[in-house]
Amino acid sequence: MKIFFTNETKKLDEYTIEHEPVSSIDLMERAASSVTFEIMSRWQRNTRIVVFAGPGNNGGDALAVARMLIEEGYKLETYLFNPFQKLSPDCSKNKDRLKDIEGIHLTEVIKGDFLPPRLDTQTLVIDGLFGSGLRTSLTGGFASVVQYINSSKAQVVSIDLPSGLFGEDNSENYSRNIIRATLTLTFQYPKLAFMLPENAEYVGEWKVIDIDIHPEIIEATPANFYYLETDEIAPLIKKRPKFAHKNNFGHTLIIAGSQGMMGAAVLATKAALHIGAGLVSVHSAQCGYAVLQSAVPEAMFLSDTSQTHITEINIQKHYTTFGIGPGIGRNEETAKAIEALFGQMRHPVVLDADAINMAATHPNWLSQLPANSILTPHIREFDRLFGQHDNMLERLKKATEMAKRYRLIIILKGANTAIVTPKEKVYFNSTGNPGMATAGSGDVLTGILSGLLSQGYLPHEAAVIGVFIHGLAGDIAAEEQSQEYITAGDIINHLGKAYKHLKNYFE
Ligand SMILES: NC(=O)C1=CN([C@@H]2O[C@H](COP(=O)(O)OP(=O)(O)OC[C@H]3O[C@@H](n4cnc5c(N)ncnc54)[C@H](OP(=O)(O)O)[C@@H]3O)[C@@H](O)[C@H]2O)[C@@H](O)CC1
Ligand SMILES: [K+]
Repeated sequence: MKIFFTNETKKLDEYTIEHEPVSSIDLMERAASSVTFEIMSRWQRNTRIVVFAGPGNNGGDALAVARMLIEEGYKLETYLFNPFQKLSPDCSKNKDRLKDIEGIHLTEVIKGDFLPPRLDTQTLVIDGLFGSGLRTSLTGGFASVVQYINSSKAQVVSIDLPSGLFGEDNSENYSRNIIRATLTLTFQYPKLAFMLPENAEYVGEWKVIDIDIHPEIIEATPANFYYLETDEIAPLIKKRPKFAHKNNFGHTLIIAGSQGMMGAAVLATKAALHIGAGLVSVHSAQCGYAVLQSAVPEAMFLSDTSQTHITEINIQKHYTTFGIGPGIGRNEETAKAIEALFGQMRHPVVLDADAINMAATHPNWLSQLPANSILTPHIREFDRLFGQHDNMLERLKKATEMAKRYRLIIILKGANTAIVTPKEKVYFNSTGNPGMATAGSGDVLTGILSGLLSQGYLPHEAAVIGVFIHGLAGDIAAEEQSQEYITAGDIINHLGKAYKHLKNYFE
């Protein structure tokens, strides 16, 4: 799903109005009825509802929702804020339509004469003050209203966006003057701001409401940001040919583990096998021999000359790809061993964990990796590599710049893991849950990505499929057990079900 910028909303809107065709007031009616439906499915008729509407079309939506809820038998109070005595035409029309119905409590606030209604835990606030047309951070009376709502214990449903929140960059915005929503019902596409952890406190839970924006304009409008969902990932999964041989699915070399960290090597190796690599070998310190051979008998073990850590990697045969980093530690000898490998890397590789930390202290590494290699830093590793950043938006900007400069795919791990490609596209993942913030989860991802590359998936495909299926396996595991219970091993154990889910999706 494309993530458009809010300044493109009008264009999408106008094209739909002209080419569907539909009148703008009817498009608003459609949007409002979907919002009403969603509210009715979650809150009962005896809920006390207070609607806050602004002067633009976001306010128009809110007034239309108010009318529809009253018609459905809900009781509500509505406040329309019109300090400049200027309403958008559709907002004005919806004010008239609302005035005409029975049982209406509509207060139009024009001057500073606003007597705030009681808002308690039993109250549902519908926030339609501002949406995609917000020009500047809220100030004055509007900021006071937002602060009043935020200081209450009421639940808040925001229409399109929490009022006061910009769709994209909020780094200069005033935290106090942004609505903190329980639920945000957003039109047609999620906003970039929703993907960023720094905005989670405003957005709350969010859901996209489809208002049938014309498919031609969605197709024709380019986007740099995407939200990955099953219908985009499922078609990428290849069908295995009937006469396939294990060599068709490549040979992955996992370079992982050191004394006390052999679990990381086990997890990455297992994941590479379970995601479908034809052959998997693992190079590790001698102390890993017994552990790996018994934990993953399907893999071949290549022993280092050192007992405790990796010091030299002799490549004797052709490997389709390398997965480098889980549990290798930061020994300089290990760094040298990896450096010596660069000349032998023919295809994209995966770099994770301590291999990323080493890249931070060996700045020439990035330019030596094969084009389209995949880096999988979490936030701290990313900052070690590319410098401190204040927020996720800054990180994404830097990741985009670096992915382009070094021709790498950067997977920035977090709640909505972002996959950043050299072509400056950013894909946000929709699967995964907080239960996956657990030891070894990243090692599993490294194994998955290496195993996908090994099977001949293009690097950007491997990246999006890998991140998505890793999260999906974690979601299925959490569903069956619970988030707290999940370990990295459970993610591996649910990869099969995750595959099945994707393969059966179109059946
Ligand atoms: N295409 C779609 O998907 C559809 C979109 N729809 C809905 O339309 C919404 C967008 O509507 P919108 O463009 O009228 O903008 P909105 O957010 O209501 O604000 C504009 C008003 O606020 C004012 N204003 C701005 N900043 C301010 C500030 N800091 N402090 C004070 N005032 C400020 C601004 O004043 P002006 O700039 O005119 O002086 C104007 O009066 C969108 O979010 C969605 O809910 C649906 O109906 C269905 C189809
Ligand atoms: K809003």
